[in-house]
Amino acid sequence: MTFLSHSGFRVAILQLTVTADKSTNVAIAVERIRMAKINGCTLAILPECFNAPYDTTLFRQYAEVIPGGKTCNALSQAAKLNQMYVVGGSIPEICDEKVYNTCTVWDPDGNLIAKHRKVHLFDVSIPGSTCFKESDAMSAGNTLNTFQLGKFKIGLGICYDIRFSEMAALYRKQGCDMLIYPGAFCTEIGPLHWSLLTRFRAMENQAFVAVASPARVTDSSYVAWGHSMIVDPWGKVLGEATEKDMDLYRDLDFGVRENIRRQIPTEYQRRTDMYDTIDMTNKINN
Ligand SMILES: O=C(O)CCC(=O)C(=O)O
Repeated sequence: MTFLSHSGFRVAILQLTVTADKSTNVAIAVERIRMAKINGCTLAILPECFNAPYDTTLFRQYAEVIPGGKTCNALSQAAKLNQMYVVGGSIPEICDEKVYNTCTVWDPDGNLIAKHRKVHLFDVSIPGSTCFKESDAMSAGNTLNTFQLGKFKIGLGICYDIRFSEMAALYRKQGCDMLIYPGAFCTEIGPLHWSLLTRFRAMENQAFVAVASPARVTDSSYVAWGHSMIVDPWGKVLGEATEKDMDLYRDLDFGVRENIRRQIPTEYQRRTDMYDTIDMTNKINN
């Protein structure tokens, strides 16, 4: 039975292994969604770039239209068949000759209810460590996006988006109860920043935060950190994967969020007269 009540639901974070074969990746995702259903989950979350290697030279080759591509069709069907919400990690999307890193969200009827194109592209240059220029192959999205799961509002970001607290703050202002970031941090930066950022976004916004990574494949061109996790509004880690191929199932009780917002009411204590620079007019698609 699926756990969805007034106070919460069970979430699955699917830390699957991404191969070079798109059909295999999609088939794995579909099977893991089925398993999540069997385990009573209402929402399944896939990792960033779950149907293709995370490689700037390959994004265009793997890209699909949204909706209508093979991956979207499979996710829509899986959501409907299992009567679940599915956050489809991200896939390379092609639109008007441009390629985007895009997350899709499917409801239990198989409808596309939200779409988020990564807003902040991962362009970094750390000598002796990580050099990556996502903007060589991808274009950035220009909207923030939320969806409704029952009475809960959920904000979407993708990987590098998690570094930008302003974006999460806009979601908080919109009343989001949870933030979801499919992501793929690397093994150099991941150990120091992944968990810290996830816990911080949860704590500062008093919201649940889920991050979903691919499993680590040591001989791939980009080696993902893994360690998918789910954190509660206190910043408490409810579950964390290792680097291996595995899934997390956790019950989320949103009463926890109501309590912390009452007990530490920072939302109403902000001195926006002094420092609010965020204008949210027309920035968010609901
Ligand atoms: O922010 C980071 O360190 C990693 C970001 C990343 O891997 C991505 O945006 O895909």
